[in-house]
Amino acid sequence: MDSKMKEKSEAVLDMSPTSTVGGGVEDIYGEDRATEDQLITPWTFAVSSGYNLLRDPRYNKGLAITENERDVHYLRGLLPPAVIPQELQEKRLMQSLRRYEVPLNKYVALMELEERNKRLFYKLLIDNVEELLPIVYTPTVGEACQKYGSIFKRPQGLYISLKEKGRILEVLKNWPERKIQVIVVTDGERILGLGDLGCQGMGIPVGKLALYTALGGVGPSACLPITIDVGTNNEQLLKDEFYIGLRQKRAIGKKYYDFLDEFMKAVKQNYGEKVLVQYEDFANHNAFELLAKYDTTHLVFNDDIQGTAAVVLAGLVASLKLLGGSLADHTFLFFGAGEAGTGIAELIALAISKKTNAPVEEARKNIWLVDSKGLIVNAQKESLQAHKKPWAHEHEPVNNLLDTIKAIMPAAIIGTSGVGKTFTKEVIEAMASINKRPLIMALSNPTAQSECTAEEAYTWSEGRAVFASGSPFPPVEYNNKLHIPSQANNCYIFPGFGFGLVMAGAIRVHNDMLLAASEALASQVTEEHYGKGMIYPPFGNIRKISAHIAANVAAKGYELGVATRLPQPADLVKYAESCMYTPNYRS
Ligand SMILES: NC(=O)C1=CN([C@@H]2O[C@H](COP(=O)(O)OP(=O)(O)OC[C@H]3O[C@@H](n4cnc5c(N)ncnc54)[C@H](OP(=O)(O)O)[C@@H]3O)[C@@H](O)[C@H]2O)C=CC1
Ligand SMILES: CC(=O)C(=O)O
Ligand SMILES: [Mg+2]
Repeated sequence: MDSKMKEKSEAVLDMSPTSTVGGGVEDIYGEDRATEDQLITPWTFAVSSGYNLLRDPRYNKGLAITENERDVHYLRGLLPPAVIPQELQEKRLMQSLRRYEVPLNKYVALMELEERNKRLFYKLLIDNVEELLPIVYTPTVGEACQKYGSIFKRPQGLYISLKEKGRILEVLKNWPERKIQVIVVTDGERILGLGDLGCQGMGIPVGKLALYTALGGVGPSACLPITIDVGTNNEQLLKDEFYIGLRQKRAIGKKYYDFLDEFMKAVKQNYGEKVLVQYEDFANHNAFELLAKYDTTHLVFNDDIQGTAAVVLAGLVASLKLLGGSLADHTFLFFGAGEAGTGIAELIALAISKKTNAPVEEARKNIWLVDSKGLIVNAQKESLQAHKKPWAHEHEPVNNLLDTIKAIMPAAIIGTSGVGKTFTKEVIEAMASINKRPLIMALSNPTAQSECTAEEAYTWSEGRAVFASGSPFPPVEYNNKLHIPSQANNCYIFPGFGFGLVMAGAIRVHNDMLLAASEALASQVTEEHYGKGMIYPPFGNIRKISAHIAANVAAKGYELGVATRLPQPADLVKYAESCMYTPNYRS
């Protein structure tokens, strides 16, 4: 790294605004009110040493602590005499993880490691991403959320419940890290396809932020997982004596929005204009409204609507190599018209419109959506939720998927319903009878919610399907050919996307940045991948992929004038790589 690059990289690593005497942040852009009436944080920092150092996951290195460090940090006798390097610690831990047969036990072991030794946790995750992603993320994280109350010994992340109404800023100040760059927040109402898990949804922000660090390179101390607890409508949880959240029905309407407003204001006040707030797994009756309400005043991103859109668009563009034609030549059918379905549909229409210069309304005409009542058509328009209205096309009502496929003749079916096993044998056979290479995307998570399995898609289409799913499936051998399913999951996008925003000091998210991220991802699929039927690159290269995504997003931010970190680095990919967090031990 040349000295200029190093200088910039160090600047980025210290990206957040400086603290003021009152504990707030400097008002760099003249927009926040951070310096007014700040409370003084009620804790102080102490330098860890001795016994306490071994119990501080940020500094603990276990037996990798060197002889000299044992002397200077008063650790003699507190560790067995052997000194072993991080690589050997990693080998030993991977061996012991592999001995667990139940994925949830692996999850618990990994989370315990994260609480013990953060650097080692991230080293394991980065070096073994394909093996460990299904543990810290979908599908296992879904089960972890369902059992959250009973598996956790120490709370992770920040819980902000209605009990703290009027005091959210104070609660934010209790978090031990000041320089926060990315917040992932949920209210737990739509956790994967598992529904309302209330306060136990915390597993999702924790998991997503672990990926921000491992896949995207944002430092762990700059990440803040938050669960907003406004109650739950999950009767089972309300009756469960071990439930960890507020035991009341969800707040709705003004009470809900006032609370969320207090949260959004407190975040900006405490962390400034450039902290990214990623909304995750909110129910759609709030998700669209929150995004629309705050996207002009805050740096906000809804992963389920926008991240999913960018990742699926990338897969569709890549799949054209196998299907032939352009996006505008094909008809797409969505099974599920919520956040993911309409979010993806809108970005496809935008991409087609930009490519063909046709109005976006025109581009929408080849995109059809099905909801729980059947195909969305013009006759229902008045009664539809706002996010569905643009997709009400002229057609007679059709109330089952098979008949819809026969009527619409799509090139691709994209499952975003949260309902498993809905792409039946008849559905896949119908797709295979219409298309030489039917594109089947079963995006619902976790695995039990997947609209079909990889094996079903390949077998029922006689090996012709191009298949991708939200949760991972193993390769399938059919007719002596090995088919490698792709994983179409927003985790390809959000870590690099968020890192690009942070790197450029962006203050707003723009749709063109989503298109830029999507293009960067699609460009990473090679002929070798296509040869195996893949439409996404393997996760093994995810840090390189994230650097490209971050660079494209940052470049778009500079072009749009929403990037504040000046001057713009000459080589954004190299710059991104140079800024990424690495988990190797430090002295
Ligand atoms: N792979 C990935 O990266 C991602 C995957 N997902 C997954 O997608 C799924 C949906 O998420 P999201 O869009 O946020 O959820 P939403 O609740 O916003 O949307 C679900 C949609 O599915 C429809 N639906 C429900 N049941 C049926 C049915 N039996 N037949 C047809 N349609 C049905 C609903 O209809 P109605 O509107 O009538 O209620 C609604 O339109 C989840 O499982 C989630 O895990 C989400 C984000 C990213
Ligand atoms: C992947 C994801 O964000 C979801 O299933 O909600
Ligand atoms: Mg989600």
